[in-house]
Amino acid sequence: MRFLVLASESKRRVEILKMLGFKFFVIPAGIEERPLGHPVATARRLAYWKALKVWKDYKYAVVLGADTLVVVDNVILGKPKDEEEAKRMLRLLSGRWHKVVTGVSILWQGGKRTFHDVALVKFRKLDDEEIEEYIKSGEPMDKAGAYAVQGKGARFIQAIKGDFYTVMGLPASKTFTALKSVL
Ligand SMILES: Cc1cn([C@H]2C[C@H](O)[C@@H](COP(=O)(O)OP(=O)(O)OP(=O)(O)O)O2)c(=O)[nH]c1=O
Repeated sequence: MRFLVLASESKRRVEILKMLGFKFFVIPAGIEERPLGHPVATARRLAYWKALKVWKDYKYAVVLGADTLVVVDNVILGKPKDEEEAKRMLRLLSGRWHKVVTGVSILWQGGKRTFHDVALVKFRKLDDEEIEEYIKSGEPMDKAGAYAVQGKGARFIQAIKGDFYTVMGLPASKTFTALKSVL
């Protein structure tokens, strides 16, 4: 039985992986994130880099890295740098559908698997007052697209097509299947 390492500082990913019944260690990769062209390629590559950075120090482990980004009008929204950027992001998402892409990469001695999942999310129309109130809660600052579907951001969500957990940071069903075949 190989041991599993989650190369992520995201509490949401810890929660999802626990919920799926896995036992694991958490060792964040601390990778600097930046857009690398196409959203799917970016999410997959960042997930791979995160897993690789940690795997180099834990070569006997199975290491999982992931990256989540929000895409609207083909523009990638990562985590907002400040409150102004969070406001711009939420205004952009107001009243429309957007994509959430999560890339996942699993590395072990002798193999690797990288995959991604896309979910579609529809926001209701938001006014500036509620955007500001939400930003004041502090919740948007460490989330791609400046919202948390699993938190206070739920108040903005009209519909989701796809895996809810992909929006939260880790596609639950695809990750479960992939890890079961490796561990
Ligand atoms: C859209 C959305 C994102 N998020 C979170 C998931 C991710 O933690 C974060 C996107 O940033 P990521 O760069 O994917 O992850 P991270 O920096 O939190 O952790 P690490 O790089 O160490 O793995 O946004 C939510 O929690 N809810 C949401 O609805």
